[in-house]
Amino acid sequence: MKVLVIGAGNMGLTYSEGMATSPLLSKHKLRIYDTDPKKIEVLSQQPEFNVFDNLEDCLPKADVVFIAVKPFHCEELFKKMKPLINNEQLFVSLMAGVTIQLIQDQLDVKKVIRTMPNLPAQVGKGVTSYTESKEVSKIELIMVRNLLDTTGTSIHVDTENFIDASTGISGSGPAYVFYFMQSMLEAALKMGFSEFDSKVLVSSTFEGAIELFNQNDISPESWIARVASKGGTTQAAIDSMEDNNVKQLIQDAAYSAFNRAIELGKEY
Ligand SMILES: NC(=O)C1=CN([C@@H]2O[C@H](COP(=O)(O)OP(=O)(O)OC[C@H]3O[C@@H](n4cnc5c(N)ncnc54)[C@H](O)[C@@H]3O)[C@@H](O)[C@H]2O)C=CC1
Ligand SMILES: O=C(O)[C@@H]1CCC=N1
Repeated sequence: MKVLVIGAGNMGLTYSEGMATSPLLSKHKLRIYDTDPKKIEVLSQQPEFNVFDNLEDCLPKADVVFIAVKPFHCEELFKKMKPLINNEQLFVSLMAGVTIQLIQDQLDVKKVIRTMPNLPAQVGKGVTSYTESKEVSKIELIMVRNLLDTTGTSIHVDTENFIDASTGISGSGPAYVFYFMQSMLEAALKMGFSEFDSKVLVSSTFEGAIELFNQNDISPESWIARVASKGGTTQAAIDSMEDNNVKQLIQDAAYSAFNRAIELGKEY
């Protein structure tokens, strides 16, 4: 199977690195196309990829085409792609907001899978939600799922609304976690710890808590109860967060990303 990835940035390159390990690509090297000459030069040194600086040489014969440019680049890209594609090809979008209908209309194609990946794919811990146009067959869907799973795990959703919703939870979500980490790091530094010690304290705390959560079927709320003693230190911190409505603010933030994904879909 010939797979082409358009856009070798954070997401495109991460998915390329994962997918290059897939047995589905044992016969043909993964193809990458980007417009940035510096990226082309660097990637051309990597033996696992076939790197292209023009669409004419890589797009017409690709079976599956991953689109991983920023949403605001898609219109310009679609114009260049249109004369070089056919209706047998399968298009997989990683772009936030951009709808299946828009891709079908602008490229004049039928088979489109829309996904929402996330950055932990870089360490094989990504989660990708995906949904498809009705013209995509079950076999094609399984094949793409196998490709997505080279970067972690994936979940199938029935509607694009869930793709926009997962943008608010998992797509943008790593940034919320980093925001929390940054806040804790800054607090540790203020308390007088060195940068090194602050990093150890914060990263070990996150890692340990996630491990506990993953290894047991216990809700975060119950875990909080196990850390917090009545009248103790944790309760003081949780009370402070509750008084400041932090839970609601985090939910509002997730909804802001969800709504922004819907808005993005209307901008193109
Ligand atoms: N960064 C993230 O955590 C996530 C990003 N996404 C989506 O992934 C997509 C890509 O985002 P990033 O990888 O972060 O962006 P990025 O800016 O790191 O990468 C985009 C790449 O596309 C290339 N490019 C731009 N115009 C092009 C064109 N016309 N033809 C070919 N290549 C072109 C750029 O040179 C660059 O290498 C976006 O649509 C974003 O919504 C989705 C989930 C998470
Ligand atoms: O911020 C963005 O628009 C992209 C989509 C999800 C994560 N990054």
